[in-house]
Amino acid sequence: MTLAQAVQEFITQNPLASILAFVGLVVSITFLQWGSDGPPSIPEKIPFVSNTYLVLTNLQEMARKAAKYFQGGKIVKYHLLNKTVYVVRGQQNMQQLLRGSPDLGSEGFILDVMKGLFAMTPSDHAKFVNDKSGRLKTPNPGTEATPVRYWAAIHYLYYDYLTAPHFASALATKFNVNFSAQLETQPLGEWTTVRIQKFVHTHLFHAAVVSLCGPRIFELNPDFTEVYWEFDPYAMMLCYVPPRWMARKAYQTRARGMAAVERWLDAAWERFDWDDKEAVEADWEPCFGARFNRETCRWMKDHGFDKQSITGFILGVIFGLNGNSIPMVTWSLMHLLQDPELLAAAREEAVQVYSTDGNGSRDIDIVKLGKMPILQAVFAETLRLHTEVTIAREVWNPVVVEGYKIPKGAFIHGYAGLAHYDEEVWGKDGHPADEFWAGRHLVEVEKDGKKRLEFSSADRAGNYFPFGGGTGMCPGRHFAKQEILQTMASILSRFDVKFVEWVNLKDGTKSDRGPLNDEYYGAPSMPPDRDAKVQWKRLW
Ligand code: HEM
Repeated sequence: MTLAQAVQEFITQNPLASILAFVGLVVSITFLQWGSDGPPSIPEKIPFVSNTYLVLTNLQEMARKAAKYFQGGKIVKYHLLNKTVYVVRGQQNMQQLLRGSPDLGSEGFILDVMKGLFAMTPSDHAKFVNDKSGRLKTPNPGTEATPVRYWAAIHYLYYDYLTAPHFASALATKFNVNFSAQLETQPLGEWTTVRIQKFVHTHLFHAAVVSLCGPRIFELNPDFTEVYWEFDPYAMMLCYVPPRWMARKAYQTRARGMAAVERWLDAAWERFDWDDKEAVEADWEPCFGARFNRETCRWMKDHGFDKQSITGFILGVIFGLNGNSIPMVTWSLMHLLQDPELLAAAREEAVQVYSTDGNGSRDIDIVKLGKMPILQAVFAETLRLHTEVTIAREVWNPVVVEGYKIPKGAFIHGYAGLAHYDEEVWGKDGHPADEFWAGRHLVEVEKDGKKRLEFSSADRAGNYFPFGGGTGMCPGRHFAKQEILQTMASILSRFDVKFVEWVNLKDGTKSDRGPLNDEYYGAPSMPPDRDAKVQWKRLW
């Protein structure tokens, strides 16, 4: 029996003793590095456990808890597993974190994501641990001789095939075709009753996944939609690599998700013809789907990555794609349905972005859509209120923040839950920061004697970061914006919609209240904890 097997057997037979042993270990490790100096601490009922548990299960509550202990300052500290975390707030501190610095690394958190979410094998994980050359084209000073620059390679795969305008638009165009086909499953000219969140979980999910991975993932896994939504609530928790006893369901659902993706990956390798030049150069083809997937899988295979690591990586990207955009689409539709005036203004814009060719076929103008002020304001306000993002940086060299020396190895965190709800920044014209008000992102301008509204993103630096920031900023952000705007525009222009009532997620029964952020979800996007029952009629 190996040592690992012996430990596993002991844990299975003595779960309570194992928990106590683990807590004791964390306490000892942390005491060794914890001095009495420094900023105020966030207290906890069970030392070294309660705050960690709160971060894993309800990050927004952790942000609210942190807010109580700043004692008028802008920095507090606590323990997250065996790490010391300094939470900062305020525009200047956030700008410093987002801008990045040679003393702060964003790779530490991503290494955990690779381990916990992507289930990367230890030897593949070590490739990133050992590469100190950074993500950018120019290697960090002193690392010029690094033989393979894994961080930079992944960064530029993201940048070249996901973020770059050509590929973001190619994905958006594919999504438009796929989502239109999904909308056409709804009867034409007939009133029907649907639940918004349930609808997007099925139909938008299908359209987005086919755009990224091709249709075969559903053919090989007819239950892929259910498998994914069982895994989705645990994905963020896995990014913190919780011990298995704390997060059994998270690891089980990840295993099911990976098994489904592995079937797809095997079929893609088997069927794709690498000698077919046209397919190799295509923005999209049915085996791997989007070029981003094809290039990433090929690069990982060529660099000796295990199939498990490639599978986990693709499952992680599927989470990036859906775990964030789908809740944001749901919330934006819900907010529109609650405000008839805003709904009418948004619908007016939505109708304008479609043109007909005379044969009755309609085409969306993606560029025009991206400039519509009301739809953009709804998008921006939805992301402000419903994303809980942590900007996490590892301290590589001691830094001074708010007069405190932060030691090497500690982490500095900034929470959107503090910045996006800051009353001083966002409270305006009788609209408190916690209220949905699209007007926050609109300004009235006068041109040629005519007044009109324009979208404004002023005053955002350090106060608004739904997509994170710096070199690690979300590579899917341009596609995400197009996907969310397109979904709003296509539903508003193609359907007459009437809100019926709020319902409970589990059984669709009437709820006695409207939706709130499901804070237990993890992050970055928090879905609504209720659904909206609506009646709608497809017009075309
Ligand atoms: C409203 C929708 C979205 C939100 C709010 C969002 C937010 C985020 C945030 C906060 C991060 C971490 C950034 C950081 O560490 O500073 C991230 C990373 C990431 N996102 Fe998004 N995202 C969205 C949509 C998407 C879409 C549509 C895709 C894929 C097509 C995507 C793919 C990714 C990937 C692959 C990463 C990891 C990047 C890395 O490892 O460096 N996201 N996203």
